[in-house]
Amino acid sequence: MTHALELKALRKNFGKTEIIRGVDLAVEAGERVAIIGPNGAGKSTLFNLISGRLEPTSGEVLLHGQRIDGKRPYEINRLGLSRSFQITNIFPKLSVFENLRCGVLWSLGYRYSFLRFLSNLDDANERTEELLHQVHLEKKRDVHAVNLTYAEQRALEIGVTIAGGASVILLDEPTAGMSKTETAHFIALIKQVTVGKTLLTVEHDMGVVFGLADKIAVVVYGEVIAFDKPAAVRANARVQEAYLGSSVADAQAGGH
Ligand SMILES: Nc1ncnc2c1ncn2[C@@H]1O[C@H](COP(=O)(O)OP(=O)(O)OP(=O)(O)O)[C@@H](O)[C@H]1O
Repeated sequence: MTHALELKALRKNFGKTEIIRGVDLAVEAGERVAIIGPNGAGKSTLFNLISGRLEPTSGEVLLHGQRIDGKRPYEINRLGLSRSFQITNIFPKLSVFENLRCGVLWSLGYRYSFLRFLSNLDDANERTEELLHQVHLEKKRDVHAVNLTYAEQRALEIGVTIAGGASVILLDEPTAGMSKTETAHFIALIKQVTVGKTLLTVEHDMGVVFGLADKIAVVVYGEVIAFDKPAAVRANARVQEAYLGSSVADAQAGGH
């Protein structure tokens, strides 16, 4: 079976320090996976290796069975993997609509010749309207991104991330900095917009992890020590011992 995303014996050294120490992970199409682990465990480095920001020292990254390690981030994006870069990928002085349309046009631009690209502008506008609706920003359509609330900016960022129709989405701490209510709405939004897609998040908030993830990958000291459904990860003695104990128990007790 071909997985949506697969990491094989992945390693990354910075100088003489081994940061990712042989990671194997196979994510099925349509799964939502949260990557958790203590500070400095290597979660961001893994994301950087998957999205092409960093090249692995050894090992493989496969997207729908195709090797992508060593490719440039934009090439990986074109192959169907899109990563949010938090608010930095939003143009502050463009409106919400224009921001979303940029994402759509960019994806059309590479798929079609220039003439075809022009003839597809109507399609792009239609797709942008659809995105506006998906991220619940219709009422903010003409507002400059800089004037949105923080939570709205994060919603816009998700819209831009999914604009190109990528099938694998990487989100880095999508609810960081949000209030509890905003977080709850945002988890619902992420679930809606990623239906049928494969989602990977790096996440610290256990409430978000248990609310969002079908599976959890626990990274400790550059290795995946558990990859399983939330209930199984909660019960995993190695995870409890290595890292999570109290956080998982708290999240469970709190009903998150
Ligand atoms: N470019 C780099 N050069 C050298 N060391 C690095 C580099 N990037 C990350 N590291 C080191 O690799 C280790 C893992 O960092 P990483 O940011 O991947 O961890 P993390 O699990 O995402 O942590 P956090 O939860 O705090 O964001 C850390 O010790 C960090 O200092």
